[in-house]
Amino acid sequence: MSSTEPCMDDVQTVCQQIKPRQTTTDLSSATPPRHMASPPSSPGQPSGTCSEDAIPVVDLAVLVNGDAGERSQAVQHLGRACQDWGFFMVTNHGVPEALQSALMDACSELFSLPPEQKQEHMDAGPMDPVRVGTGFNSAVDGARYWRDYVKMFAHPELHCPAKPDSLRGVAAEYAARTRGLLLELTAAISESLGLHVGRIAERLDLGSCFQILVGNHYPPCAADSDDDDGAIGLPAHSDHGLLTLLFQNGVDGLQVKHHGRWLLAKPLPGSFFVIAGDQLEIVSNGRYKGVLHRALVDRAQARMSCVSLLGPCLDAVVEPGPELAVPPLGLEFRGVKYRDYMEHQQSNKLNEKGALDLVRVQRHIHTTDTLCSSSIY
Ligand SMILES: O=C(O)CCC(=O)C(=O)O
Ligand SMILES: [Fe+2]
Repeated sequence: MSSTEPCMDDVQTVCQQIKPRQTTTDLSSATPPRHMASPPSSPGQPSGTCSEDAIPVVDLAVLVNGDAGERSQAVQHLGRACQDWGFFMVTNHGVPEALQSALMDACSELFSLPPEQKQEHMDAGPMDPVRVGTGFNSAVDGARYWRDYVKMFAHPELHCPAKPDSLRGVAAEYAARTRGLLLELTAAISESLGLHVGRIAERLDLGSCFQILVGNHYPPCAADSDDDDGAIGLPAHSDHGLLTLLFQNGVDGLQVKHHGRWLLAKPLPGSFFVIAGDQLEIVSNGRYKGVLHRALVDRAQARMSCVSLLGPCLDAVVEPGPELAVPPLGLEFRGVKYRDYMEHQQSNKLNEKGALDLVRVQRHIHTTDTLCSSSIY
């Protein structure tokens, strides 16, 4: 980021500059429908239910330790959650709450450091292993979004800002714990597709998986805007990876698009949100969708979220398994190297599912716009 580009300390200033909204569709004052999770399952019952208006809940303890019958029901439930929502909560996941708090505290401390202590990472590009910035990609979107972030590549190798001192140890442990959890979910998702438990891991070379940790900070913003995106922390997008795990600081703001409506996600205590990403949509041949989601900014309180995203090996060419082809349509996506996909999505303005559309097989429409011709297989 050059010195003329916005930095995190400009966020409040930019927020104060937003003009009053003229329209009646005032995003920041609109109250989206609130959606609670379905009630947690009682012992011995399959994990959660999946009704029209309740975010599905997946009990990891049943997936990992349940007997064959319980596990099989939990796998089916997980499959329906991926198919109907692309979004669910996971409970009994075993990641200590103290570790989650320690990560959030370390990220919070980083955001409060004086700019000179973060400068080195504020010049970073989308494929640099540590990146600190404002908005989504200030090179293409300026400081339009009320978000500060820190992104750290966590696997195959952990990269981390030197300050605060506590960050490296906490990030290493959090990355390892959440990677294990995400790999368990991936195995169960593989089964839910009728594939061998290790099939997705094998296709995406998850032994060398990519993982990134992201800390998001959304300063409060009470101002309205005449731009629909004005009071948004992150605009509508799907994630570039396979699965994203997210927890927040008790301030709501994450919305998911479900059956054409934006729903505010309210977590069950102690749960994580899990967001299906574009690579899951590709590898499942479109059976499971990378869900559109966005982050709203609270008018009075700072919101924070911590993300752990699991992706394929950066050098894996991701394409749908041939066993998931549905005649006569066949495969819905062309193969794409994950590194190229991620670089494309991170280097451009966030445009809903625009990156995925570039690798979708066009059946009737011809387009000359491709992700990067050399990366399509
Ligand atoms: O902060 C949130 O709730 C959403 C964050 C998010 O979607 C992301 O980091 O990709
Ligand atoms: Fe996201």
